Amino acid sequence: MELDAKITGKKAQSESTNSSEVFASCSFSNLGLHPALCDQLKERLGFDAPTLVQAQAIPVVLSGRHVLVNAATGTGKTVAYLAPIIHMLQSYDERIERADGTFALVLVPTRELCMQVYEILQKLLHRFHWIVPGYIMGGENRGKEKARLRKAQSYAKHSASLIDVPGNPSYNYEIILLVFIWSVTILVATAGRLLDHLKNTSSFVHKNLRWIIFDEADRILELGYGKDIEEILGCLGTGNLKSGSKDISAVNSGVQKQNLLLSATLNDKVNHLANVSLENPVMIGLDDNMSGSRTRNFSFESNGVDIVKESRKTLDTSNEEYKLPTQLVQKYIKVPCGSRLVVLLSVLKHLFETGASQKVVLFFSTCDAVDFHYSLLGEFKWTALQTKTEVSQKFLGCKMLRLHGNMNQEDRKKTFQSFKTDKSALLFSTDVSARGLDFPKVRCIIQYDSPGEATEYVHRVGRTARLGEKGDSLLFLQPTELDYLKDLEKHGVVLTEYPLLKLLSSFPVYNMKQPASRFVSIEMHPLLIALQRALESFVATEPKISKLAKDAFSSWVRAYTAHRGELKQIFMVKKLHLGHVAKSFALKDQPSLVNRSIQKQLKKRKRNDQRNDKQKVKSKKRAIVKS
Ligand SMILES: Nc1ncnc2c1ncn2[C@@H]1O[C@H](COP(=O)(O)OP(=O)(O)OP(=O)(O)O)[C@@H](O)[C@H]1O
Repeated sequence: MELDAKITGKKAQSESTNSSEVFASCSFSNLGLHPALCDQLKERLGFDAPTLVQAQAIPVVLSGRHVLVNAATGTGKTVAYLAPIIHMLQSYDERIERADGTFALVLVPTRELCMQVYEILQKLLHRFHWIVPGYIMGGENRGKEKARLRKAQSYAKHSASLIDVPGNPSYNYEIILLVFIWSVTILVATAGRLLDHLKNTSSFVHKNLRWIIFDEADRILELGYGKDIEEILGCLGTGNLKSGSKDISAVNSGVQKQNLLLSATLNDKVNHLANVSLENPVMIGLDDNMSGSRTRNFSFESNGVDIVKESRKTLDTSNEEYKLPTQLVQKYIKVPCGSRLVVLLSVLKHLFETGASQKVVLFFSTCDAVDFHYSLLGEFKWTALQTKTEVSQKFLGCKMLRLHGNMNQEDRKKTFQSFKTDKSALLFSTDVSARGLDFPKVRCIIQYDSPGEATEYVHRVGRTARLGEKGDSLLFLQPTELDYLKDLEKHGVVLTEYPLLKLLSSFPVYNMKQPASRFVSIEMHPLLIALQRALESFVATEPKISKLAKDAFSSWVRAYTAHRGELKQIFMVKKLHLGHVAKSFALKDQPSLVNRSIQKQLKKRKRNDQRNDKQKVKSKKRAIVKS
């Protein structure tokens, strides 16, 4: 898809990057992987050759060193850690048995990523049936879990004695679940649920645990799981296991356990996690552009050591240049607050009507905003853009899906699976989709609500332009928020402006007296004015959508007040005109009830700020007195 090629008449940037910028010039077997595993990579996943990051990481992981990988989104980090671990597990002299417990633990920030990694594992382990994959995550539906567990029941019958049985008989199926989980060889888990189980049963067989992998390490920490991770590491202990042997007696033979940390972005919190979990790690991708933007001649004979950095004590991530796919076309669109909604609708209409099939992810800051926009666009009809027919049709005819953390697990799974296979669809989502998710052929990312931290910008746009494919991204900014572009520039992320007026003039508007190209101000554009009116009347007459609009309005303002640090100076609540914000939710007026709750929120925020300032002054005084 070409976001603005049809408007500007220009040819969009190259279709995709040169394959030598993405793939290494060696094979998986050159990297030392078992032939049967190389076959699985080809047959089950369709991978002919390793990507650059895989070529760099696999030999290092095979060498047994702790590793920190920092490579661009969509460069193949998942297989970079799964393949060498599977290789080592299948190479044990004695085959692994279920009673040996878990050898590798993969920690991920979201349920969807958990499922995704598990699905890849299943494919890779097809020929290694004795290596058992499993997953554990929050929100699982009991009925479904039971079905999954039935498979494990026969084993559980023999092993139930291993479990600490809580008094409650309704725990029976939980027991089976735990036996099942604790006897998988490679366990993929979200941190919270894993810790929950670790605390409530002492039967996790981790005597052989050798690998802990933190996928999207920085996000796990940002979500507030830092403490959980430390507790998990504490629960699991730090025993050592001899390389090449599954023999428990080999524990404490002096060979380190191996931990791996991976992300396209690193932050200061990762320093801490790296310090507590990695010993003398090899750093891959740091201080170097490994985004696939430069051709790198990887020679497998080098065993990777000439292209990786030896460990440093800490990482300076404050002004880190983030690695983005070079073929990604990044634009921003400057829109006054009151026109945001109508501009969004115009952009979407353009996207879905100019391309035969599109896959677009639309990011919002809150679950309420997702629900409102999803319902609105699912039902809103408008004839003004349909010159030939008087019959109202849906404004947007594409398939629509939504994904956020307040949905039940079943619906989340359905959306996730559907958007993976859909050829053309619009996904309304919160940041729950921003990390690690690999939806094939996503052509455009629209960030309607700004992402906050630059890291989140990078991960959101990383859902497109994966592995050398082309992709576009569009960031909505109000005129007062343009400084955010400078913040992104500090991290090497540069955006150009989207030609909005040209887009608007490309619409054939029925009954318009003057050509749209004569209007220089967006707010005065007749198409937008007419569309805004239609939206407001629609919302006013639909009580369900009106309620969603009010809820979305309140939580949007709350989210706006939650920007931290330097971003507070860019996304300033006091610069918001709440009447214009209401307009962007198709509300004719700013409802007083909503306003009151926001005023409360703003006052609370002010009080907190004042309290923090006072505390800062106090601690400064204390520091002066001490010195
Ligand atoms: N060697 C390979 N050959 C072909 N395709 C590959 C190869 N390795 C990975 N891929 C594909 O590339 C895509 C991106 O891989 P993956 O999700 O592992 O990237 P990532 O670096 O973990 O991205 P993110 O940072 O967004 O999590 C996936 O669709 C995957 O199937």
